[in-house]
Amino acid sequence: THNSPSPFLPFHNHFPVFPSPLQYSRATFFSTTSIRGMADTYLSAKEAAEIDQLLMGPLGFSVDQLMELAGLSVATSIAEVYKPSEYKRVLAICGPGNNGGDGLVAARHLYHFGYKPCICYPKRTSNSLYTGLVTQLESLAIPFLSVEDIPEDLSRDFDIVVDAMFGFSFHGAPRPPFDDLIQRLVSLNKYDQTHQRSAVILSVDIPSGWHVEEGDIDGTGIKPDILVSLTAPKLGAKKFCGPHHFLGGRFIPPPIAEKYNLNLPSYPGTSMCVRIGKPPKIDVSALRENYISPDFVEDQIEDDPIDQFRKWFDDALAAALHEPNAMALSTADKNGKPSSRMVLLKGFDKDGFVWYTNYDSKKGHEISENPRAAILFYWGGLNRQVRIEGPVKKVSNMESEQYFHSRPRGSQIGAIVSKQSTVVPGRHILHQEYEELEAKFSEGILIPKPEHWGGYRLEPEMFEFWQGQPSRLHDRLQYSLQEVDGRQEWSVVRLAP
Ligand SMILES: NC(=O)C1=CN([C@@H]2O[C@H](COP(=O)(O)OP(=O)(O)OC[C@H]3O[C@@H](n4cnc5c(N)ncnc54)[C@H](OP(=O)(O)O)[C@@H]3O)[C@@H](O)[C@H]2O)[C@H](O)CC1
Ligand SMILES: Cc1cc2nc3c(=O)[nH]c(=O)nc-3n(C[C@H](O)[C@H](O)[C@H](O)COP(=O)(O)O)c2cc1C
Ligand SMILES: Cc1ncc(COP(=O)(O)O)c(C=O)c1O
Ligand SMILES: [K+]
Repeated sequence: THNSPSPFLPFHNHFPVFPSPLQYSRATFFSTTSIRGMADTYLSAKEAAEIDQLLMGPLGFSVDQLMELAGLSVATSIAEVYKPSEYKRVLAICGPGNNGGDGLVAARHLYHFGYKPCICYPKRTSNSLYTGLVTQLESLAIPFLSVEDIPEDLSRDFDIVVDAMFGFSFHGAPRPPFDDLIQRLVSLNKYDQTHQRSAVILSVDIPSGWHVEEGDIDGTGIKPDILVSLTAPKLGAKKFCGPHHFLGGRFIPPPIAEKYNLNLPSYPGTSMCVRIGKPPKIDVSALRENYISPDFVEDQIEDDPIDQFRKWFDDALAAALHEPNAMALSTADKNGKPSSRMVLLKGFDKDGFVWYTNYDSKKGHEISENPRAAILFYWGGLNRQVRIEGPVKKVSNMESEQYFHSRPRGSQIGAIVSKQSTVVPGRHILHQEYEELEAKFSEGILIPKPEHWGGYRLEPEMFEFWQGQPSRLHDRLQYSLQEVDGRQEWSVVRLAP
């Protein structure tokens, strides 16, 4: 393997790593093996082929399995950068070997992700693995186009072109018809005269036509927008300077990583790909999403906003969103100066919305001076936001006691240690106190709830349910309390987006 100073910079890994009993379990999602500044690894063509042989020999894999995972990595990398709402039409150009197979598999996954793939597969293989992949694609009615069928200017018909012609076994100069296909990718200019967007190019493992180890030798080759390196980047990938470099092929067992000294970033969560290389240069002003959501209209909603909230909260749970109970809490001091922070919702019913905290914290002081608050949920994966406003009261001491003792012991001790929102001279002070208290409250001994720790309950006077819709014409249904015949009743209005 070849180590070079250019670092892997996976997005998710910029995290301080400290071994500690306080460490959140989630921290295990973040790599400890590859952080900023550590050397990374590039494979020669020979090493890449050797790893393939080891995986499919002594390590018990079949080529179908590896190809399936490689193709899935390619499809998920595309989905991370180019949403099907904007980049729907995909052309996968597949070569005669396994790189082409990865392209066929990726096209199938892309179909299921909501893209509209087409295939150009001019040199078919009679091997049953490949005929099976073709049959699977045909059963999805995915069109196969001949070289003659595809337009000279690929941008006319496609938003994304997957270059799955050649991988690490490419050698020499490309032979027909791939020479011509490669030239069509080369001539995809970023913008044509009408300033229409040009199709983006994704290369699987190695940009086809590039020397596997030397890269784009004379600078006249394909310039992909995304490169998905499989297993580990090949030496030629050092020459890649496009905006998006991903690693895929989440199947490398430790014996291979050790033998080849692979210094690879860990994949975040359940992801099949991880971004490597420099973070993309992004024009922040151009960052936006066009929301598409199901209808949210007056005759579908619940009369009681708590019931409506429960429905949406259940949807957020079902969608497996991360921390659906996390909410932004805004308070203000006696002069009206506002402040916000996240807290975790710990219960809701007709009496209100409950969270727990330190009563001596900044928020605690503000609530005592000005006992009103606003809470906000943003469920991005569902294009939804809920705003709730109203007066705030402390929950009963009994309720706080009960909740406090339901927490993990570490968090109970943490609540004693933390004089929340005061200045701490250094992290070590927190750890020192933590360790002392941990020794004092050995297993079985009740950890007393600090006086100043407990819950608040917001009693809603206003709810707004927001759902994103195309062209910024979102749904906003606002519930507020109105007096009807001496009784408080919820009434609903629609607000302009
Ligand atoms: N462990 C992994 O990372 C995995 C990677 N996978 C993918 O597999 C490719 C490597 O696949 P392989 O089948 O070894 O080779 P290629 O797809 O790169 O290409 C071989 C075919 O291409 C022909 N070839 C070679 N050079 C030329 C040329 N100049 N012009 C035209 N055709 C060419 C070659 O024919 P020959 O007659 O020259 O032998 C082959 O037909 C890797 O890059 C990954 O994408 C696996 O999917 C999973 C495991
Ligand atoms: C997702 C998330 C959940 C949080 N939940 C709580 C919580 O339930 N209670 C709490 O006191 N702080 C929680 N915090 C920390 C607060 O955001 C904040 O840092 C702390 O309460 C001090 O705020 P203050 O100085 O404005 O009082 C959470 C932070 C995050 C990011
Ligand atoms: C300081 C603080 N207190 C309380 C909580 C709520 O945690 P729990 O679910 O353990 O009550 C959090 C959550 O992040 C927190 O950071
Ligand atoms: K390729």
